[in-house]
Amino acid sequence: MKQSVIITAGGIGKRMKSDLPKQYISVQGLPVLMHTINKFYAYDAEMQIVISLPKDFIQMWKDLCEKHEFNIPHEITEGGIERYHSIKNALQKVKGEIVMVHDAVRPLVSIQTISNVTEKAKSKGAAIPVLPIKDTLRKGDSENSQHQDRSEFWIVQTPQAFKLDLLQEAYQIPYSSAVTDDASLVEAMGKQVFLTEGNEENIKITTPFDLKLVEFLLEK
Ligand SMILES: Nc1ccn([C@@H]2O[C@H](COP(=O)(O)OP(=O)(O)OP(=O)(O)O)[C@@H](O)[C@H]2O)c(=O)n1
Ligand SMILES: C[C@](O)(CO)[C@H](O)COP(=O)(O)O
Repeated sequence: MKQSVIITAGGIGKRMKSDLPKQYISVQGLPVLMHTINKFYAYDAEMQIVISLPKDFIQMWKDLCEKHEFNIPHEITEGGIERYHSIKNALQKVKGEIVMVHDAVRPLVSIQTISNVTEKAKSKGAAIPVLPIKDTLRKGDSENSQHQDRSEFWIVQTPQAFKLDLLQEAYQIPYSSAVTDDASLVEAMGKQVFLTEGNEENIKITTPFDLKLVEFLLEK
């Protein structure tokens, strides 16, 4: 079954507070996005790879590919205002029967996690990697809060994998700020999303602290 991945890198990383979008920052000698692409190529060298990039940084990416002699085949699309719009643009290029959507800023995704979501999506249509919550949870504010049963919650990661027609249909739903991932769009259509095991190292680089963690973990 032909497979595709959208590696979405269309954001500018406001919370990172760096002039360079975080997916371009060099970690252990290579931009974060190249580490991420390498993971999917290692899983399946035949996979179609589509990346979205912020419009003003597309030329910089091409220059970096030359500099690093980065030759893994990939197609480039323009990022949009929100993650949703970047993925919707990229979806137009996708040809695989199974498509994964992955945050460019999760370079420590494991091959096992990629395999878990792929296999589940093939049989069930929609699969996402999750981890259990380790801390105690409370809901509310400083004046009024209640303890929550953490066993009812999961931390959601990417890549999220879908049959292509399902994701295409989901992206007909208009943008809403309440939608923070692809699975919630699929769910909004009344379709079930299945959970698979993610990997703990698969953190999303959001703040400078996350970047330090990733640097440390990639060193090993
Ligand atoms: N318009 C956007 C916004 C985000 N993303 C991508 O979605 C992933 C997860 O988003 P997030 O961590 O929120 O990235 P940013 O939007 O870049 O960061 P911030 O919210 O701090 O501005 C990243 O790989 C980011 O590049 C995207 O493709 N297009
Ligand atoms: C899709 C995602 O990575 C799942 O954890 C996450 O929701 C994206 O992050 P954002 O900060 O909401 O853009």
